[in-house]
Amino acid sequence: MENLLQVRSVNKTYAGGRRALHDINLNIHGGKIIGLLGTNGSGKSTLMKIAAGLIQPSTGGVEVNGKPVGLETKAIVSFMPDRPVTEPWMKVSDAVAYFKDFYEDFNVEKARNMLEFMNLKANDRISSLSKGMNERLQLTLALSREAQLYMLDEPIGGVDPVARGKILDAIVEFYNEDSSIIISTHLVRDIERIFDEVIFIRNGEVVMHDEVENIRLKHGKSVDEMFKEVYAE
Ligand SMILES: Nc1ncnc2c1ncn2[C@@H]1O[C@H](COP(=O)(O)OP(=O)(O)OP(=O)(O)O)[C@@H](O)[C@H]1O
Repeated sequence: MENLLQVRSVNKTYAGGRRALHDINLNIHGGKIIGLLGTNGSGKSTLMKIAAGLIQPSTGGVEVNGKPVGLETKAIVSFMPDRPVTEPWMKVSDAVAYFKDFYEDFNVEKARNMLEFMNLKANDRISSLSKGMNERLQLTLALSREAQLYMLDEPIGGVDPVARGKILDAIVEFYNEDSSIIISTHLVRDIERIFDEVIFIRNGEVVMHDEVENIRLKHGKSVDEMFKEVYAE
C-alpha cells in the first residue's frame, strides 16, 4: 500500500514557548486502523490538528496522498476534534444537513444507518444529548464522509464501558477498508482490539510505532501492558 500520511521532521512550539511536538517522523499506509496513544498533554491532538490542516507546524511538513496539507488534502481527510463541531440549537437532522452542505463526500445513507445503529433520532435536539450520545453523533458525522483518512480525537472518552463496545463495533462496521483511521486515546485496554498498528507518543516524541501483532509476538504483551510499561512514572 502507498503512503497515505507522511509526517516529516515536524516540530511544534505554541506561542508562549511550550513545545508540543519534537521531530516527529511517521509513515502511515492505507487500509489500517491505527491507535495514537499517549497520556494527557503528550501531543496527540496537536499532531492530528496539523495533519488536518487546522494549525501549522513550526518546522517540518506533512503530506496526505503525496500532497502537502492544504485544500486538496482537507477534501480527503475527515477529522473529529475532541470538542463538538455542531451547534447546541441544532437537531440531529440539522447537523446531518449541515455536513451534507459542507462536504461533497458526505454520504447521507451511511449517516442514516449509523444514526440508527447509535440509537440517535433525527428529531433529537443536540443540547439535550448526553456527552456520550453527543460523541456518537460527532463520530457518525465524521465517519459518514467518504474520506481516505479519518482522524478521531478521543472518540470514546465520554461514553460508558458498554457503549464503548458499541461505538468500536460501529467504527469497524462502517469502516471502508481502502481508507485509514487514526484514533487518539488513552483508554488503551478498551480499544486495542480494533488496532492494526499503534503509535506511542510521549512528551511530543514518537517512542514506538509498530504493528499490534508484532508487539504481541516480540514482547509477549498486550498493547495495554506495553502502554503501562512505556508510560510508567
Ligand atoms: N493552543 C495551545 N496553546 C499553548 N499550548 C498548547 C495549546 N494546545 C496544546 N498545548 C500544549 O501542547 C502540549 C500537547 O497538547 P495536546 O493537546 O496536543 O496533547 P494531547 O496528547 O492531545 O492531550 P490530551 O490527551 O489531554 O487531550 C500540552 O503541553 C498542551 O498544554
